[in-house]
Amino acid sequence: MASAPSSSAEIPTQRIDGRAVAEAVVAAVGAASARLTAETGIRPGLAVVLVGEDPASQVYVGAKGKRATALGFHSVQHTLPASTSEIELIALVEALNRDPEIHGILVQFPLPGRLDEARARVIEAIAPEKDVDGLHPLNVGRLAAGGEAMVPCTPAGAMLLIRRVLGPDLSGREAVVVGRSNLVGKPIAQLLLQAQATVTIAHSRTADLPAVTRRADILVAATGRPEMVRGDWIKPGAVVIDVGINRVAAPEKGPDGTRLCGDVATAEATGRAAAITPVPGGVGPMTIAMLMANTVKAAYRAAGWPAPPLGE
Ligand SMILES: Nc1nc2c(c(=O)[nH]1)N[C@@H](CN(C=O)c1ccc(C(=O)N[C@@H](CCC(=O)O)C(=O)O)cc1)CN2
Repeated sequence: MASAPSSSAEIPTQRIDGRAVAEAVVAAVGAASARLTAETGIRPGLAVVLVGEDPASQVYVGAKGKRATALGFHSVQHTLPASTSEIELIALVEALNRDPEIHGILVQFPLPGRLDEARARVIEAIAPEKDVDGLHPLNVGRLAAGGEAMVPCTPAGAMLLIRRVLGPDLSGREAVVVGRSNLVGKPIAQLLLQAQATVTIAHSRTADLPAVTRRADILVAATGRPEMVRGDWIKPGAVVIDVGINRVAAPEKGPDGTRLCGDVATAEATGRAAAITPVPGGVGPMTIAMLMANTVKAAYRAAGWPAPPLGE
């Protein structure tokens, strides 16, 4: 294992191209899907449920449907008003559980207002074998126990990017995950552990966070706080995975101008990290690619076939 440089000399920083890796995953998904359909007549089916009118969620859900359709999936979108009750949402999920043409169900987050408090009950209503978000407690438990689980899309995609840079065996590497969400922080910590890394989960209450992140050979930032991780929080030579997608004001683009940025101050990290995922174009595109991969895997299992390896 190459040891990280200890001096403060400029390090050439590789930008990890998430769009290119996502395209490779989608190509493998397309081939696996075509094989299943040719031999069994089964088309992978994905249902995405959007509640309310959050503009970013509308974009993401639209992109998921477009990808699924382009891959020849049976793709359905259910758009419900923000006033939808927990009972109505769970009734829809249960109907999708019973639908044999649907292999994957995803309820887009965040849910609006009070409904967000019902998030855990909504997730638990999804049949575990159709839970392509990997958030049902059965999948969470299987992932923690090292069994065959549906893995949440963003962490699964981020791990693929890490493997592209460092290979599959992270023995001897120290990984620090900043953020402890069920969607990203906790599952990526499990995946890093499975790959033999030594893992710390840090968060807003961690004492001296910069000192903790400076230990990381692999630093995953999933804080939801724009550019929170500064350049001097990064160990020289580290691989930095920026999971944040934040829209911030960009007055240089005019009075209403905005831009996307991650949870890492990329300009400061450049010349210090060995590799970093850009925002946009890093982890984000992997999220939708891995959703397609999870849907095909679910369809294979429903057909009684073993799930194919897709980019892993
Ligand atoms: N049920 C879920 N809800 C949400 C998830 C999820 O995995 N499951 N993740 C996020 C949103 N998300 C997918 O749902 C998502 C976020 C970002 C991207 C992406 O490709 N981002 C681009 C930039 C896009 C832009 O211009 O805004 C990038 O980073 O290059 C895809 C999917 C929250 N909700």
